[in-house]
Amino acid sequence: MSVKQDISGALRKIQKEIQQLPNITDRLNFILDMTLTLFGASTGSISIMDQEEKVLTIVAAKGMDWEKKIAAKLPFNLGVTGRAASTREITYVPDVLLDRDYVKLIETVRSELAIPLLTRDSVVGVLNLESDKVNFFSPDIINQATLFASQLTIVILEERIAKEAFEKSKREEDPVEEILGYDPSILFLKHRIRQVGPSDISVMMIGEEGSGKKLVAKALHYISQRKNAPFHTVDCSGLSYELLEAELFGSFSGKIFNPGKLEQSNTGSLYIESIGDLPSNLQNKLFQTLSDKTIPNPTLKKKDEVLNIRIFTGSKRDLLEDIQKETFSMDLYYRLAEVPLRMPPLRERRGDIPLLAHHFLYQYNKQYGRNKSFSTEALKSLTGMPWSGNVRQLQSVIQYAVLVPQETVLEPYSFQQDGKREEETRTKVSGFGVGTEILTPSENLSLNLAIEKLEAIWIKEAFQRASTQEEVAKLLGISRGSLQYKLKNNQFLDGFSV
Ligand SMILES: Nc1ncnc2c1ncn2[C@@H]1O[C@H](COP(=O)(O)OP(=O)(O)OP(=O)(O)O)[C@@H](O)[C@H]1O
Repeated sequence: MSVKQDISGALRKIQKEIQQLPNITDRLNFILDMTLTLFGASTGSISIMDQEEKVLTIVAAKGMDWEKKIAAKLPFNLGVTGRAASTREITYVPDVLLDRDYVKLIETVRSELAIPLLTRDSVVGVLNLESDKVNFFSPDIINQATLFASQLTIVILEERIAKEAFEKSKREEDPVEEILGYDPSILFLKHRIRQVGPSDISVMMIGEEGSGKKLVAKALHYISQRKNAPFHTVDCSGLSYELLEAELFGSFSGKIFNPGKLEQSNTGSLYIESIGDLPSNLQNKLFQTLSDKTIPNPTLKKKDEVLNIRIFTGSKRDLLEDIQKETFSMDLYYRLAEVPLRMPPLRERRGDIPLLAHHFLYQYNKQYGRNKSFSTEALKSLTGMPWSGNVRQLQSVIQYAVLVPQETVLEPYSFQQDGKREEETRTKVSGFGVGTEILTPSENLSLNLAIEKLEAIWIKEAFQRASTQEEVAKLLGISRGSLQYKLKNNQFLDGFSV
């Protein structure tokens, strides 16, 4: 039997069978299964277009480890799927390894076909077919698949499948899907969050500044039973002993007791940032409070004192070293890190940068009423930057580029926060405005020295633009504690007063 005959047979079967399937997820999976079998594809997906937000939501997928969670979002013009949607044209990538725009979702995929599901004046979604073989889709299969897709669009529209799938994905907004990225390290992280999220286990996130530790803590809280109870945060960096003690355990003003964050988070979760900066005495006090399960509030009656709290913590460094140096309590560590989670730095998952950049672009365009976009060069330059401040730094660079420069199509120089233009930046690297002073190696070739120098220039510049340490830290994409550390220890900031 030819594929042509199979197509009409498959479409008839789809139309008939989906009537029997009351559940939208089953209907979509049935359609996808039939389609993959028909064209011999090993994996694939169906995405539906959100006209308002200009993102594609994957509503059915086969072959991804995260296929249970299908509401992943792709920006309208990102990757092969996005290209098919934004150009309204069939996009075929015979060898994904040779395609620079390719967003890798499945390790085994070698060739991919994306067919837009079109009406006369809109894009309903995209059908993706993938194969684990290079150049799998012949011109004949592509023609047949295109014909099939046009018929499928009609079925999807008639059966209100697109609308229902879209509404379902909206209803099911999932805190874990706020964590964007398709790098295997992020997919693994999300998998772990889904595994441990619903339990009461304590989780310690270890990763550089701005790498998403707090975002993960929130996801863990919001997929747990505690989601309707409070979620609070305490940052141990840059707070004096007394303030930190009051913040965590509460304090008296006169005769009135102000509950601390531990009590405020009772029945919910508390995220403690920079836990490695917690002074020793407070480490012991925290361990005791958590072991005793007593609310630290002397004004409470005995029976009301039970502390029912889940703790998440964040640390930039691995505290096992601090335990060895005896600056961090081993008991507390094992109480807080029942599950340790490592956050990958952005530079180790560069493939995710276009996705994140588009996400922030969309967000800030909406917030500031702009309609900016990236040139190909701009995206390329973003992908190549060092990102020592990780996702937070990327976010603030895009916020600046949306808000400040005039150009609607952002170019590499648009990310320069010193207002200088392209001609002036040719001698500089990565659109980051690095002065030639740094780029020209002096006699001393120490990389650490060069980095320290660069940090000093950046910090001084940030203090020109913002007045408080908090704002400066935000501009630099680092925490306040980290800024204070650099101010104290960077030799090129000696004598620099803020
Ligand atoms: N994978 C991601 N997807 C989307 N947004 C992200 C991701 N990772 C981080 N962000 C965003 O980047 C910003 C910084 O993240 P977050 O505050 O969670 O980092 P952090 O590791 O806790 O930082 P720090 O240690 O400096 O306090 C936030 O706005 C967060 O929403």
